[in-house]
Amino acid sequence: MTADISAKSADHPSVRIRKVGVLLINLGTPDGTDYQSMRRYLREFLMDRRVIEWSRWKWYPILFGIVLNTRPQKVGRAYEVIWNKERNESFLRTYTRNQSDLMAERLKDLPNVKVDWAMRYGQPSIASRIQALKDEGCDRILLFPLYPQYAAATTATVNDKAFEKLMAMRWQPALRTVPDYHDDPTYIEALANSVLRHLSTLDWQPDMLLASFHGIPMSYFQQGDPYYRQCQKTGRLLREKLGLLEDKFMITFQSRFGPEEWLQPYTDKTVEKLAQKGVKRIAVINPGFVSDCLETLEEIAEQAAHSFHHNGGEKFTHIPCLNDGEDGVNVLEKAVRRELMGWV
Ligand SMILES: C=CC1=C(C)c2cc3[nH]c(cc4nc(cc5[nH]c(cc1n2)c(C)c5CCC(=O)O)C(CCC(=O)O)=C4C)c(C)c3C=C
Ligand SMILES: [Fe+2]
Ligand SMILES: [Fe+2]
Repeated sequence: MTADISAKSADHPSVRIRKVGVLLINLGTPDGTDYQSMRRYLREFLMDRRVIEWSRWKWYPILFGIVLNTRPQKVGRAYEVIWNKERNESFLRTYTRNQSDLMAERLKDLPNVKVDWAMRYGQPSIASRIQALKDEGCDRILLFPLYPQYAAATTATVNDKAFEKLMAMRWQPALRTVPDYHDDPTYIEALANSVLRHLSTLDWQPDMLLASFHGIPMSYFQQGDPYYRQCQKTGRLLREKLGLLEDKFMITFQSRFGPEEWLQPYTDKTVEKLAQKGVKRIAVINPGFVSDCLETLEEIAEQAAHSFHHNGGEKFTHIPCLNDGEDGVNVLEKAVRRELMGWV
């Protein structure tokens, strides 16, 4: 049998100039706050084995029987409060797209580098953007899971999804992944600056600064996930950079989900207890989130603030994430330039 070598196969595009793709990836977000959009998003999210590690036999009846029937309404209402009405999308999407546009601007000195963005859950999908970069002529792609601290539930699942796409390609691009940057001096300095800048806009100063990270189940930590220790180190470096004593600073964990024990101390319980103990003024920063999202705007800036006041606290302030600000983009740019070495 002779192969028809003139046949044009979809897997054999002629590569024009060798380009390099940079793909910024964040967690994801629903397309809308309605029941169907919320359900689609939560379904994809909560079916991920890196997120919920329980046996499928145990988890699916709960997921499909209870969670996906009740949570979409509840979470949809919470998203409505924090929705970016101007663009009809969540701020997580707005900020991620802006970060990508700003990164493209910053990398103008590297004309063969293409910058794009994707979401682990929802749209634009990782697979579709890898394909788009490949179609544009990128035979090398730098994958950047935007999480400062590594967790299997976030970083690893992004990488898995990208390699899953490659599994279906005959002619794969070369892939590199950006590692965590939990102790990067540029990142720590950006966080410290964001605290100082924010506090300088207030006519009061906090008695306590909480650094609240998204939690993970304790069992994931016990199985070797480095996330907890990386959060502790980020927190300590931030405290040192700010010159704060240990009694003015706490590291806490938020967004518990399900009945298991999660990393402690819990943010919600801590906020309550501080207020009850007579602490009157607190500030909360979310160093683990590159962009403000439901977990920061609703869970902290709304719910935690409410609970603090309800329990006797007087002043509460939420320090915004680095988002698409100059300092934040500096952090991302530094990581990208470092990891592109040898490719450009
Ligand atoms: C067992 C469940 C979950 C684990 C483990 C988990 C880890 C984890 N998540 C983030 C970052 C984000 N999570 C967000 C929302 C969110 N997280 C879970 C569950 C787990 N997360 C759920 C079910 C949801 C959806 C909202 C809800 O139903 O409560 C978000 C916000 C997304 C948005 O659109 O605003 C982020 C960001 C990290 C960093 C992490 C582990 C380190
Ligand atoms: Fe989460
Ligand atoms: Fe939450």
